[in-house]
Amino acid sequence: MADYQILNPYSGALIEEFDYSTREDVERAIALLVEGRRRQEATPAFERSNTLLRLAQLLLERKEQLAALITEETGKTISDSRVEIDRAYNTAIASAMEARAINGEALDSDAYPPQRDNIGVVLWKPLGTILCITPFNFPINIALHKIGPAYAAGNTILFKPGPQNKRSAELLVELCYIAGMDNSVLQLLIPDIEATSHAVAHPQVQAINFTGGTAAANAIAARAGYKKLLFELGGNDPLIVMPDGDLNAAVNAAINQRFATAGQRCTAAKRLFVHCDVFAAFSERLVSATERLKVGDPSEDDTFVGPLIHSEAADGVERRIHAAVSAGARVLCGNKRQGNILWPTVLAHVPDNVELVAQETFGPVIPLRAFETIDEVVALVNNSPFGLQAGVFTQNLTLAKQLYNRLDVGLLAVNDGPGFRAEHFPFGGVKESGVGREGVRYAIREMSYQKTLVF
Ligand SMILES: NC(=O)c1ccc[n+]([C@@H]2O[C@H](COP(=O)([O-])OP(=O)(O)OC[C@H]3O[C@@H](n4cnc5c(N)ncnc54)[C@H](O)[C@@H]3O)[C@@H](O)[C@H]2O)c1
Ligand SMILES: O=CCS(=O)(=O)O
Repeated sequence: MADYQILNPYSGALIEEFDYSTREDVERAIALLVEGRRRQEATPAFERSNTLLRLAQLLLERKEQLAALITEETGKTISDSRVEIDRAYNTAIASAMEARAINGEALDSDAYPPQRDNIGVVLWKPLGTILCITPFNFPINIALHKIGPAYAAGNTILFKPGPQNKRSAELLVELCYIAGMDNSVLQLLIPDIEATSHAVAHPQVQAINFTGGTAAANAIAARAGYKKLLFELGGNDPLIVMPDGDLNAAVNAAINQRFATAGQRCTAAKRLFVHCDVFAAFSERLVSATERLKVGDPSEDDTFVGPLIHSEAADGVERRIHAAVSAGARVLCGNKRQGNILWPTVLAHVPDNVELVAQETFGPVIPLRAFETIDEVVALVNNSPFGLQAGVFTQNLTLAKQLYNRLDVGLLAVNDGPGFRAEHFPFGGVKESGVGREGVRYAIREMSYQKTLVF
């Protein structure tokens, strides 16, 4: 039997089965990528930029094929998959633009005694070879957020996607080669965890650029030793609704940022905090909108909620919903399952200590929590090991600024949800949500080092 079977999360059909890359494959790939550094050194920034522009165009040309692969392997609805390719196009374009703008700075030595007459020129240089490890849920755009900036900076890349995403990863890498990346600059492998760990610890790998869960991040950090780590991890992101907030806009944000991708998004609106003055009105509108969503076959254009990635994921979310109900939560809608599909579910009066809200829940479920004061909601939001992004609906900018200063997150979106993301904005969190920043310009710096010339 093969090492891994790719099953369609909706139909359960076998898509492909394959054997993992071996430790020897890892050694061969890294040796090739070490050679590829000389090729990168000889490739000027404008050529790297033009390659990324060609890749962006290829992403658009192959959009339907890429989107269909994402839907087939992840169960993401075809409309969400198309949006992912549009986002990946922006990421590739931003990488191309930033490749031409990796500017350093010049320093004069006369800022401090003793009197000297030196000029310092500080430039950004590539770290070398980057191991890029990606999660299942955005197999193209998250990969682009690693490959694009790493390549723009002049690095070579060992790309390790999730095994479920083998086919979309193969097509992406094929497009990178067609665009102009050499196979000594970009290598795709899907080893098992042990062989991946061998790559993590490899002395010829200078940085690990990882997106995924905390458990894997801890294992990687334990093996990596003395090298750069860029971690984009989990989130338990809040959406806060104030009495002066636009309730319809807040409902739309909750729907789009919690039920799209079946809630399997790091920046999903996983906890909703609604001021008590508008709790009833908001809850009523949210339930009404939720019950109108089409649930089912992710390959149909009008489906809004498809399946979770596999049955174990659906089991876990279903178990947390049932545990919350047993602990006193009230089901306002949903709480229904068919195969790997969980109907979008809204719960009220969820106790603060149940796993559904105390931990990151990757599924289409909204726990509603009423609050009265700003101090109360700040304490509730910050009472989490995660701190990725937050959203607040209010017209009061003084309040928004207060929340920006008091919430332990990497970004606060005003009159939008925590799922806000622009590919060129800095992206990342605090606490267990990660280390470092993505977002193209910031990722380039994370995968580079500053080298100074003095004369
Ligand atoms: N912050 C972000 O940008 C972001 C984006 C998407 C997903 N995520 C997080 O990722 C998680 C869901 O994705 P997932 O289930 O694919 O995550 P995961 O951690 O199970 O796997 C992520 C990747 O790491 C690999 N991996 C797993 N264990 C490893 C180990 N010990 N050593 C090396 N590699 C290992 C997997 O094969 C996969 O390629 C959630 O926690 C979600 O919040 C974060
Ligand atoms: O899972 C989160 C990735 S993104 O959609 O916020 O970029």
